[in-house]
Amino acid sequence: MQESAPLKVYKFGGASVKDAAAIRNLRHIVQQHGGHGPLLIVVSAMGKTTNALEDIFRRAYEQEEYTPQLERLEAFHRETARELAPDFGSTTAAAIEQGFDETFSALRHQLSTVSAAREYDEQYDQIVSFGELLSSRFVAAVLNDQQPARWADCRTLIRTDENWREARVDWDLTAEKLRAELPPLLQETGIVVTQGFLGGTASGQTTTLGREGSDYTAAILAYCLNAESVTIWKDVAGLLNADPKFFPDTVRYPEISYQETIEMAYYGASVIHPKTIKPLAVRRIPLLVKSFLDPGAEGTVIHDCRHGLLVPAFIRKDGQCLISFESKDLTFISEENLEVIFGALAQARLKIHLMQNSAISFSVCTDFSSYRLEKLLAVLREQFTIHYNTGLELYTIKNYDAESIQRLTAGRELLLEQRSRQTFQFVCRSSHQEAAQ
Ligand SMILES: Nc1ncnc2c1ncn2[C@@H]1O[C@H](COP(=O)(O)OP(=O)(O)O)[C@@H](O)[C@H]1O
Ligand SMILES: N[C@@H](CC(=O)OP(=O)(O)O)C(=O)O
Repeated sequence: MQESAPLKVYKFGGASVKDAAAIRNLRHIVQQHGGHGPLLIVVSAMGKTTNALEDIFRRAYEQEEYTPQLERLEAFHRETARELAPDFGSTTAAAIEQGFDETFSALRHQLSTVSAAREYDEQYDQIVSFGELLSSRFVAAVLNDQQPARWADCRTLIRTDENWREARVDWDLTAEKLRAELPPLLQETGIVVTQGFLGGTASGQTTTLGREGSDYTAAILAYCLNAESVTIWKDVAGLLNADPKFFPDTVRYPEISYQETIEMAYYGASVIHPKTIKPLAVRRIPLLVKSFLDPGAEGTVIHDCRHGLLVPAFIRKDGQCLISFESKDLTFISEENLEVIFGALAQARLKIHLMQNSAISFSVCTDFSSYRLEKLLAVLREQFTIHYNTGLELYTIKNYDAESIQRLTAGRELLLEQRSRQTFQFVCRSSHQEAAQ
């Protein structure tokens, strides 16, 4: 391998490492499509491990029993390794077992230190990060069985601030560390496996970059190391005009611009983490979305390109909450009121997805989190009368036309709607749940 050979970054998400068959398939993709140049592999936690760790952490924090949940998670990892064991030599099987022994022991210790007296979000990061530590060591050992592959600890490479659960990257320090430490590793082995989703602070604490943030990790690494391309391996044929889990008859975009993609991700197309695109666009690094179920298929190329008007894209965000603020003395909602409301939303870390104001009322649509909503109410309750509805969905149609609006709104009660030249959005009750206060 030449030192100057262009670097490729591959990102494998939870679905692509969800069980033994998926991990075998990952190994096949790396062998068949990884090429001969250096390859940096970013791995997410296996399957729904992050959700399981969130639950275990919440239980630990609330001093509830979490042992059965932890045992299930450990059994799932070890069982997957056992299913793969016939593929390996005994050294690899032992390396995987040792990896699980060490990491589960560290997780148990970390859980024993959880305390309701300390900040929730900071402790969350220390626990929930274990999913990627487990999967990345596992995948590195599996790959290393066939061809040399090294494991790298992203917590020491991606430097962030202490904005727990949504840490902000220190780009200069991160680039400095990555450029110093990764090329020698890649030169030694050709393949390096690291964790998505994780970073680390100056004092050595673990941070996370936001749920589903492993795509973003791939972009950070590619940006700092000037990679040739990033490929994210998904369970879909590429970037589609809607989530096939909720919409029939989806259309794949063979190519699409960074700008269109950034907007789709911003509105909630969960196939790509919204922060992924900017670093790649700045360096003009193409992002390939490919199917791990059909790795030879074309997929989607996201790059600097021009295209005509695209077919309407449908984006659905569930778990939404509509919060309305009214001034208590029937005065108009003023800039001063808005400043207070925005400040409190930022403090509670509730992101606004849609907002609308009328004379005496101001409404925002945000993700629902009872913990964050409580924080918001505590600050604003005195000054405003606040109503909120939970169990809502936010729909966005990009590049809408009359037919696409009709198709999506038919039979739904719209609680709020808004349209701009290219985008139509509305909030409605979810078909599953309903609540109002
Ligand atoms: N516009 C879209 N195009 C393709 N997939 C989408 C789109 N919007 C949402 N999805 C969903 O994104 C999923 C893949 O993303 P994700 O679950 O985050 O993958 P992973 O966690 O494995 O990286 C698909 O299974 C699909 O249901
Ligand atoms: N495991 C983390 C990070 C991530 O990006 O996962 P995935 O690539 O499976 O969406 C999460 O579930 O949030």
